[in-house]
Amino acid sequence: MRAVVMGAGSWGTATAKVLSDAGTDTTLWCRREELAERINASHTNSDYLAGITLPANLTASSDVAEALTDADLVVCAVPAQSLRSNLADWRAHLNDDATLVSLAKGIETSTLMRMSEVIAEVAEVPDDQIAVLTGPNLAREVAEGQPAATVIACTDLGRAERLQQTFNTGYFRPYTNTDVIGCEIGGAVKNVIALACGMASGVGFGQNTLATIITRGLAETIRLSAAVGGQIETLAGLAGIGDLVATCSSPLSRNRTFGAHLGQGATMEEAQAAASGQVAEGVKSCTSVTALAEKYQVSMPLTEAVNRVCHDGLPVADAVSSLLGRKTKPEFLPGES
Ligand SMILES: NC(=O)c1ccc[n+]([C@@H]2O[C@H](COP(=O)([O-])OP(=O)(O)OC[C@H]3O[C@@H](n4cnc5c(N)ncnc54)[C@H](O)[C@@H]3O)[C@@H](O)[C@H]2O)c1
Ligand SMILES: O=P(O)(O)OC[C@H](O)CO
Repeated sequence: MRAVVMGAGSWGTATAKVLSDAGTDTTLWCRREELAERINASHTNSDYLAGITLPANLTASSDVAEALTDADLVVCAVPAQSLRSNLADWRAHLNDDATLVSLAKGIETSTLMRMSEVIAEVAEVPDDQIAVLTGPNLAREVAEGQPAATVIACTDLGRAERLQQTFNTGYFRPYTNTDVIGCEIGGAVKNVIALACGMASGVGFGQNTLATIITRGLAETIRLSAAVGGQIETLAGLAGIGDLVATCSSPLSRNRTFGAHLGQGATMEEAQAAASGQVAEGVKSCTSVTALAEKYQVSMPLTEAVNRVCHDGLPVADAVSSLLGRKTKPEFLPGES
């Protein structure tokens, strides 16, 4: 088994470390040759995970053909909105039998497609060769070897089980799932809800508000996932509530931090500048998730409010008033969460 992780940002680097620690021969592909050389020389990726020592057997490369040739496992670790163009560049070098694993938590804005759908279309591989890895996995904590669990979802359970062994280490524990849709919707929507939690904490609201946003955010996630074809139980697991709790609570989350800047009164440009080039997927996915909800006629008021703050200039205070000013309703409606 030879694995390649395509993308050397925070999570790509941490995932390559997990694979190496699990005993898998792994290459980390970097866009910049200079970064690949630095990683090989210093065994650190100081641009994204400063202070973390990478395994000596983990090698970096900026050569797409060299990285992908003979790779049995291709882990896609670039942001959701650039996955399509990257895959188009990589396609010619992909091994026909390779398993493709998606790490990105987002919905493509131009097509409203999930990442596994983008991979199937662009790489022209069947669904059962595509898996999704998702869960409460803040990159720095995983890279430090702190205990965490994850979900590996694939419509082919046998493939998911083989991947489970490939990623399993003493600190990183994968569970399998065959509900790819539920896992992907969970991963994409939690970033939007984390933006809302960040906004609330930036304004100065406390734990009651955060718990309310997380819980009602989960209700939105379940409604959308069910409409698209996912299973409700998935959202009661690591890919749903697990990831929501981690991302909405942690100062390490880029989405929560981005939202906190907005809640403190920063402009979108200022919040973007503070992110230092690291991706907060929810900023773009709030638009695609809102559109997906409209397409499936699902009510997602928190998501819609985040989208209006990020892209229509709605002040955070007005978003709060409009959410609280909605008509009251039962917590659970028949056929709805
Ligand atoms: N960081 C985390 O804790 C974490 C955990 C789980 C999942 N994820 C998800 O993983 C995905 C990648 O996140 P990350 O944390 O590694 O992001 P990052 O911002 O740390 O790094 C992104 C990587 O993609 C590359 N990149 C950026 N724009 C690109 C483009 N247009 N074309 C090609 N490459 C490009 C960058 O050079 C970098 O290597 C995201 O969807 C994120 O939601 C992140
Ligand atoms: O830093 P964020 O907000 O992109 O979140 C990171 C991970 O997705 C947490 O599981």
